[in-house]
Amino acid sequence: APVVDRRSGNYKPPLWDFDYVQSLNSGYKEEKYSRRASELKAQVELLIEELTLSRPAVELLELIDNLQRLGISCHYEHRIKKILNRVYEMDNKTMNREPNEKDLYSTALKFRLLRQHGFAVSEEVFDCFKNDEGEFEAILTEDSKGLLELYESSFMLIEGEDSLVRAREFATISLQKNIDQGLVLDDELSLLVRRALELPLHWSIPRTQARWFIGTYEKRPHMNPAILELAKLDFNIVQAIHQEELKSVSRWWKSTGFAEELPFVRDRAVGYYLWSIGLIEPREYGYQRIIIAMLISMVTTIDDIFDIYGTLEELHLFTNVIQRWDIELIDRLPVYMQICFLALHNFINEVAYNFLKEQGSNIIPHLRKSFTDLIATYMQEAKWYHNGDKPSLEEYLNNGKISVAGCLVSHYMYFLLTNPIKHEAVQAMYEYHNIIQLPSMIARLADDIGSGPAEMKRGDVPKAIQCYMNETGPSEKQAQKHLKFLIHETWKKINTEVLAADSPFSPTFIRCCVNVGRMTQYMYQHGDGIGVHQSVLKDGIKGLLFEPIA
Ligand SMILES: CC1(C)[C@@H]2CC[C@@]1(C)[C@@H](OP(=O)([O-])OP(=O)([O-])[O-])C2
Ligand SMILES: [Mg+2]
Ligand SMILES: [Mg+2]
Ligand SMILES: [Mg+2]
Ligand SMILES: [Mg+2]
Repeated sequence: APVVDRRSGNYKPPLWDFDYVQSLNSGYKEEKYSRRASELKAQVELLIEELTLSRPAVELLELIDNLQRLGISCHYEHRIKKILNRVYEMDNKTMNREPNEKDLYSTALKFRLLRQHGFAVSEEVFDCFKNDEGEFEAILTEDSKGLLELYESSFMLIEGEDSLVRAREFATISLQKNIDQGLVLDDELSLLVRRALELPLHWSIPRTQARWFIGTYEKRPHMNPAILELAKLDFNIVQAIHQEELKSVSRWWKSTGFAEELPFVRDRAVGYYLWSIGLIEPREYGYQRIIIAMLISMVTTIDDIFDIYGTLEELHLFTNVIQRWDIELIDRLPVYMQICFLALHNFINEVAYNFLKEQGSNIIPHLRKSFTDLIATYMQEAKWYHNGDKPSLEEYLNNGKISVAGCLVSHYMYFLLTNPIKHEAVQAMYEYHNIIQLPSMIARLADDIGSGPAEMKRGDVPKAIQCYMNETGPSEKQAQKHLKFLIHETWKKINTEVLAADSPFSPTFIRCCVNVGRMTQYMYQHGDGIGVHQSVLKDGIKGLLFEPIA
């Protein structure tokens, strides 16, 4: 047979192997910890009750913000809604009166929390902080605490809110300057500002923030001991739940034998499961997280077949068999593709089987369609690569927002999280409804910024950076800046979509879709966290999955 040049991803072995994962055994699985957590939950409930009756609104808002940052607000959703409702009603009554204290911090904190919870608050609440020319008053540049809240709030913007675009620019520049000139004297505030400038709250996955914030909260002079103990305990109890799910995924990944049969793919069971933690947050959805981690394992393996190993000839064969979905055709594939196709077939049948038992209908056609659509975009990229074509940025991104697999993951999350499913929602999904495709566009943009350099080195289709440079000139810096601009623009559309009233999807599912963008930005904020540079996420993963908080 002719010698075929196969590329390599130069992927190192996994940082945590099968035996290490199977050895995980958190003490926090024990009943006594859940009992203690229940006691603390009740104590904190009383504390919130007392504060609600006696303290000013800004302290209540701070408490809500702290509970959210500590990762324990899920226990108090009902109470939080009631408090925000009251704050919203009060605001409406006093709205026409000049706000007695023009306090940027409390105004922005209120705006952010109300909008985050779906209340209709206007960007005009910030007008009282502007001068006659409509610019934010210069004096504000000294108020880093207020600026940080203004900065975080500005990421909640929807289309048309130019005042919030200005607010983000003004706050970003002022905060960066204050940090550079050492003007932010409070240690905690300085840390909060640095993290926010890297990744704002609205773009972050709460769980990845909680571990860090618990450590920060502990150092606060007036922190509440019951809240702190609950936050630590709850984090560790959820970590123990996640470890059991990870062990299932790791056993399944080993059973596929992909790492042996397809040695060129990313052997990253921990990384694949990590996605699920960011995508599906409610702790009770363990089965769903395991399936999504298996799904991402399949997607990544097929992605490496298309990007690295398969010849164009073989990729055409594979695409044809996937489109026909006929198991009889398997013999025309090279063995490594037979392994992958049969594993995919088994996986889809397992998901469809569980769905059939639960909802009594057959979704195999949908589960297949997600993959035939995905693989058509993989095939397009392979053709561009092998023919040396240079697609325009727009052409590349229209294909790439699907090929990054965010839409496919959302498709599967819908079937896993929705009971009963609705025909109109399924139809909207496969027409690539905004809530399905916009977070996937974020994923593509973040993925190309993060994994693009290594992909270009080993050989891959021209990524967004290269497509932009082919069109507008040689500066990689300029290209990165443009992609970051596109990320901001796409988030504005996502925020608008989330607030749209007539969605065929549930709020829980919508949040999981938006997390597709958040999780990719987390994975790639320091380069390719799942591929060649595992170490950039190493400490983050250890803190999330392996090391309980002391
Ligand atoms: C889950 C994912 C974000 C998606 C599939 C595997 C990924 C880790 C990433 O892998 P990558 O090779 O960077 O995808 P692409 O650039 O070839 O589309 C794209
Ligand atoms: Mg790839
Ligand atoms: Mg690819
Ligand atoms: Mg990539
Ligand atoms: Mg990548």
